[in-house]
Amino acid sequence: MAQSAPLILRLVASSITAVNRAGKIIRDIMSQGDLGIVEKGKNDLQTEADRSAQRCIVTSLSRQFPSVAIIGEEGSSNCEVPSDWVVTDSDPEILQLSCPEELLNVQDSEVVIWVDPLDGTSEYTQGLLDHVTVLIGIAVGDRAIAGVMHQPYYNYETAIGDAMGRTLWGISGIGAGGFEPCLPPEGKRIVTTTRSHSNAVVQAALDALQPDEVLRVGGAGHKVMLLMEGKAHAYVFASAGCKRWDTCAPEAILVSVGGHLTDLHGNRYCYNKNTPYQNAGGVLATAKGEDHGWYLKNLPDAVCQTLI
Ligand SMILES: Nc1ncnc2c1ncn2[C@@H]1O[C@H](COP(=O)(O)O)[C@@H](O)[C@H]1OP(=O)(O)O
Ligand SMILES: [Mg+2]
Ligand SMILES: [Mg+2]
Ligand SMILES: [Mg+2]
Repeated sequence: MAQSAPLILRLVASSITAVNRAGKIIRDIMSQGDLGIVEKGKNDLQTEADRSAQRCIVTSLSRQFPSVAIIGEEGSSNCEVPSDWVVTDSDPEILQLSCPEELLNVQDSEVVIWVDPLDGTSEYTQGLLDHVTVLIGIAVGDRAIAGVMHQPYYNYETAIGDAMGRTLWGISGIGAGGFEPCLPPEGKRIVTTTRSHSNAVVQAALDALQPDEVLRVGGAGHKVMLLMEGKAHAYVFASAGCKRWDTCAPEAILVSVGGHLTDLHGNRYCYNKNTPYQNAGGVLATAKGEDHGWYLKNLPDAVCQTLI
């Protein structure tokens, strides 16, 4: 690894190889057929793929960045990690990028890495495989500064073997890669939301926005991807169900292409290591060019009051 590259670029470059390895683990476990499902809570599943992908990512990154804080959805485990799950190489193109002045001197102690090893677990267990993403968000201080999002089943109908999947990245002040950002259609309002965690409040928020179309799909990563690829204008989730690892990477990538992600009161989430994990104010994300304030203004007070 080029030790001379700035820390933020080394973190993104190593996260790209880690998510790619984790994506292969997720596909292998699905094709072996034993998902090892555990119920963590109400409507909240964990599979062997969640556990294994987290061990792959956390071990790979902590070997390379032993002084950087890493917070993963699936907690810590003392199990031994197979040696071929540990990847310590880096994406060479990221290391060549020119780093903005304000990110040149970021120190290990300022960084938190938020890991969602498998976002869209409910959909994974139901075979809706293109909803699944692997998320690594990199925060500096309070802010989500960089993100890597891997979609292990991208192109799964046509791709052969390891050619399956794709990896998107974004870095504040640099931009994004791995996909072609696209604006959603004008003169329409397409809103994306949960398909597996809905309730009356989630629905009331949607109704108030009078969308032309609602896309109910799984995963926070997948929904933010729809905004960046011009398939939806807004992602609205009036629930405290998402956690910081669900939004850190998607927020960083979305912001790097001109979009916004806040809670339903319009506040950005903090991502430092002492912050609560729960996104208690819900999630409102909008595509580049959308008036984020319009959505905030039109969400009913009664809905927002249910969220801190
Ligand atoms: N009530 C909940 N309990 C646990 N996780 C939730 C809940 N609501 C949302 N999430 C997490 O946020 C993601 C986005 O929500 P949704 O898919 O419902 O739109 C989910 O895939 C899940 O992440 P994960 O799959 O990583 O556990
Ligand atoms: Mg989960
Ligand atoms: Mg998640
Ligand atoms: Mg998860």
